[in-house]
Amino acid sequence: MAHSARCSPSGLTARAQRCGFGFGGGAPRPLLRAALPGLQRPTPTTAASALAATVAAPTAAAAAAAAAVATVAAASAAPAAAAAVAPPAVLSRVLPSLGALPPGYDFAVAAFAAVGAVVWVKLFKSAAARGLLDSNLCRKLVHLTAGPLFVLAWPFFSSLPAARFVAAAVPCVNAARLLLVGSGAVPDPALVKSTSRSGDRRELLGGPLYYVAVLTAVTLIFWRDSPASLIAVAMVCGGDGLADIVGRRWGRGNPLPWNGDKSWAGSTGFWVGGAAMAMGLIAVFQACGLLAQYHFAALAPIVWVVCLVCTLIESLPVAGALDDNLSVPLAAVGVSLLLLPLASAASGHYAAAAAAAGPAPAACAAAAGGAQPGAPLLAVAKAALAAVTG
Ligand SMILES: C/C(=C\COP(=O)(O)O)CCC[C@H](C)CCC[C@H](C)CCCC(C)C
Ligand SMILES: Nc1ccn([C@@H]2O[C@H](COP(=O)(O)OP(=O)(O)O)[C@@H](O)[C@H]2O)c(=O)n1
Repeated sequence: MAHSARCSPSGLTARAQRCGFGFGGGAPRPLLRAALPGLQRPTPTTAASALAATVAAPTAAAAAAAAAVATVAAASAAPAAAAAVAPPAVLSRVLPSLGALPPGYDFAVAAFAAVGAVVWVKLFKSAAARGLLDSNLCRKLVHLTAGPLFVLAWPFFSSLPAARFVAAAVPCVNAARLLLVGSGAVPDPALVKSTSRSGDRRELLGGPLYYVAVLTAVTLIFWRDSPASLIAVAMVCGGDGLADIVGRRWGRGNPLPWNGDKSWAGSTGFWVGGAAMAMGLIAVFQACGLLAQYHFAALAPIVWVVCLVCTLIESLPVAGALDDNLSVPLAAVGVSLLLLPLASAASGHYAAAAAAAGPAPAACAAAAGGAQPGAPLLAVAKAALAAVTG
């Protein structure tokens, strides 16, 4: 009984809900008040002003974007005031006694991420400006790390429906910076040096702007409800980022037959880097109680297939027609949406197999994929066959 409750889909959902990702929540627990006696419930608008002030400091561009955050604050004020917010799973695990969260909580998390983004890019800016790192390597390291770091902040946001809009303000602030610096309205030579190939500020309006636009779109559309967001971010950041780093270093002498500018080494870097980052992000999210409706072993083969398609797309000689910061995430989302129903079906299969396997908790994990070699592929193949034959 206890075993099937842990392994069945409903058991997983219940676990996720216990972890704080079920919607709704209880009244603030006395323990929270006891732990934080001076805690004032900030209104969303004051929290937004705090975010605006923090974000506005580094550049004038951020001020404009912070105004957008204030608008989100006003829009989310009503639901935030009405609902007690369950703490995010990641905090519930560390602080099991934590009760409902104050309404301004999401703005504080977004402010933290926005400041983190400025500091992170600044680190690479100064490394490039001092000549400590080659500016192309700096650009690719920013490319490789900014997206996954942003996504790793998602589990810290609350379960409120408005949380995704508050989170999306972080890449929006960066989009505003890129627009202002790229158009020449605000001079920032160090940002240009760390994010462009040639040192031409107008480049910021291409690849880097698409990059933050993709982060904004996946936050708003998929958020942490679908692995599609994590897979798309991993392809753009881990895949494309590593293809460049690996390809430039080890790609001479092994060009792709259909594109002499790219190499087998770079494309292998894309495939392995993208898939490894996607699976790493999914594993972290699942450890936080998110995406609990999917079994990890059912997602893994899908990640490799999506990554293979994206590797092929990235390798095509169409650079002038469509920037790979757009073509790659579009392909990742499209193929993920096609294949994720198979992962759902295979996850159900794992849960049923685990429920039938017996009460020992260890058997739960074993039956769920660890014990039988090839079980994940078999489950996905069965689900694909069932989908095709109806
Ligand atoms: C250099 C970048 C893209 C270039 O693409 P490509 O032309 O080489 O294909 C990426 C630019 C990133 C941007 C300036 C900063 C993005 C920050 C992100 C939205 C948030 C990070 C938050 C975290 C907590 C550090
Ligand atoms: N599949 C790939 C991708 C990139 N690369 C190497 O990385 C360099 C930059 O790749 P890219 O033009 O796709 O760069 P971005 O547009 O992603 O910034 C190429 O000139 C190749 O040297 C590779 O060898 N193989």
